[in-house]
Amino acid sequence: MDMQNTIGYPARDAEVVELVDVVKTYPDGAGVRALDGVSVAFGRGTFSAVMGPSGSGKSTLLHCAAGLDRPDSGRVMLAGREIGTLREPALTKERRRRVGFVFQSYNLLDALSVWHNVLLPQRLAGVRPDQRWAREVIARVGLKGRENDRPGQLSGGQKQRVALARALAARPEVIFADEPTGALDLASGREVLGLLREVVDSLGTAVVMVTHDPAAAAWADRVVFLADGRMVDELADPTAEKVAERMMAVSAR
Ligand SMILES: Nc1ncnc2c1ncn2[C@@H]1O[C@H](COP(=O)(O)OP(=O)(O)OP(=O)(O)O)[C@@H](O)[C@H]1O
Repeated sequence: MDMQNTIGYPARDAEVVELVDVVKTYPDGAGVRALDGVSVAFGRGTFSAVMGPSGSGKSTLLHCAAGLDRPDSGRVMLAGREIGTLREPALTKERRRRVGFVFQSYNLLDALSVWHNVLLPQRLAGVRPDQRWAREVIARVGLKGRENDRPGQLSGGQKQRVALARALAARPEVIFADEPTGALDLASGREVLGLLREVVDSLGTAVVMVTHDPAAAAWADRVVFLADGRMVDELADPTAEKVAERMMAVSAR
């Protein structure tokens, strides 16, 4: 694949995350392979959903892809660089530079304002935050004017939008989202999914999202299905109906 366009930036369809034959077991996991030889790539500017029955390895895949966890074997490439074998602190540096996270439980600090939550990862990394960009991402997620609020004053959907602004503040190449709508009502969930879609389309950030919800997966460009630590199926241009059908087939295996 042509990895560069004519002006030297990585092409939009270049892979930003690539796993090759990744195996992961947990020390206390009774020898179960949480990932059993997974090869999958996620392109720049694409929105992917990861689905599969409970225990199929979705979170483990996300953790290995994001450099939060190390595979036993196989390779994990982030923006073309092997991170599976990278040692600290180089790994943390790569992750902070290139990766954003959104979790089901928001992971905001209640003692800090929206503004300080958004800037916190960069402050912890010792990077001077780009405050203009932080203001812009807060506006993009629809929270302009709420900068001084504490998370406790916000709804679940608003909290998740703060988490998204925080993920975007460092201009990551990829955002990993682990059930970002799992704790939200339907309308707030849709808003967050719409924002993730917009981030992909307007900023070219890749989004890799674990979800159990076929309607959420339908916002993605592609769905990959895991079962027993293996990638068993994938679906391009998903609809909620097609995703639900495939999930039934995967669960019946
Ligand atoms: N820290 C751990 N220690 C031991 N085993 C683990 C650990 N984390 C996950 N596992 C095991 O690895 C396998 C994959 O788990 P993982 O959490 O990745 O699946 P999942 O698809 O994300 O599940 P869920 O949908 O329930 O969140 C399961 O068998 C699980 O029990």
